[in-house]
Amino acid sequence: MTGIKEVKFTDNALEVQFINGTSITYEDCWLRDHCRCSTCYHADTFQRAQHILDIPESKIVDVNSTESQVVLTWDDKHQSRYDSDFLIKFDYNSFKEGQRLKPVLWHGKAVNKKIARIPVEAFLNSKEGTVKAFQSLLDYGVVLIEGVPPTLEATEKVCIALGGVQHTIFGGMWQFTSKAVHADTAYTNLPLATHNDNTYFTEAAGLQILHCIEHSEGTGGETVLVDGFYGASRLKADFPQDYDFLTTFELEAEYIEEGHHHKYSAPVIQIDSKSKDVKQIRFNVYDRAPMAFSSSSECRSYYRSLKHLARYYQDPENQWQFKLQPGIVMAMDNFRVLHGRTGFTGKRVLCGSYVARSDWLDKARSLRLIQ
Ligand SMILES: C[N+](C)(C)CCCC[C@H](N)C(=O)O
Ligand SMILES: O=C(O)CCC(=O)C(=O)O
Ligand SMILES: [Fe+2]
Repeated sequence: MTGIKEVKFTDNALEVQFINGTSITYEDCWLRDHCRCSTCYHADTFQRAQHILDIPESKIVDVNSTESQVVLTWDDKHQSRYDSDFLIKFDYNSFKEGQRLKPVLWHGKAVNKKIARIPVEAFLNSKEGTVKAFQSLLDYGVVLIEGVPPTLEATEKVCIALGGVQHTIFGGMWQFTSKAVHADTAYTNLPLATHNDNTYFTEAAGLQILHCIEHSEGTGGETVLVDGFYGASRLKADFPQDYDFLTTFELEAEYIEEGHHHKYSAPVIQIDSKSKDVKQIRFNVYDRAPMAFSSSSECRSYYRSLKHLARYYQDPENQWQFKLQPGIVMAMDNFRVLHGRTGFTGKRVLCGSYVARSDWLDKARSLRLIQ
């Protein structure tokens, strides 16, 4: 906690110098909007109490400050108090920095020793277990919950604790084999190259949770994971022009089956406009929709940049391949980590669900792992 050293007030702004050397200028419109008195703010609901059009356009007429707070008097006689701990939060650079997620990029099977593997009891019933699971999702985009009975019901408990089951055209909790109940290669025994799910939804699933509850009389069916952010970082370094293309060009994806036609266009690599950090990867070579291009150069860029990116995702050196066993529930960040599987024989049954990104980040934020 740092206190206030000095306060200067100009015509329409307040400059606060803090003891730790930070200096922040607050505009009067911001200060009036952030008044925390009971007329302006509902402290019990953490909501503003006034419509933006009802906040008076007022001027500061008097300033009083101590080390721990600033008291302002406005030209309509309203008084506002601000604690120094509140004010210091709005230093732009530290504010933005605090909001950045800090994924730890990985490539290859060594990540297998980094990610958390948490006994289901610890995950469901202890704060320490829950924190470890979400921290692993934030850092590596993968977590394994172990010792889960190989049933849909036991898997559902894990999905709920990870943020809640997200309903889509595939259902809420799903259980699937190689029998095609949906028009999609996931419901076959064919190999699937690493991809993100739901590139054709306006909002792709946040997490995908998979539990292989049975694989009898057969081989193959190994899971393949690759860090989409790592591939994007390599593309940026090796082929900056392709990186620029994939962060701006809106690629169309679609999903078609009887009674459904989902379609969405978005860049394959989505970046945060301020930090330039990668926010999301939407990479699925199968679900690309046929497209028309504005020029031959745009068409050629599409193929060149996608192939360059795909090479990192297909490189076995970058992938982690393993066999999911009954009892192990895998959750991965579908905005970041790509998943695939090798072809298989025999009876292979998977269950799991999606979790919306908003819902798992809500859990992580409530645990104070992110801001
Ligand atoms: C079986 N399960 C519901 C998990 C997935 C089905 C969705 C597969 C689709 N091709 C995609 O990549 O989004
Ligand atoms: O069969 C698997 O392991 C995963 C299939 C898949 O890509 C999916 O269900 O989204
Ligand atoms: Fe998938």
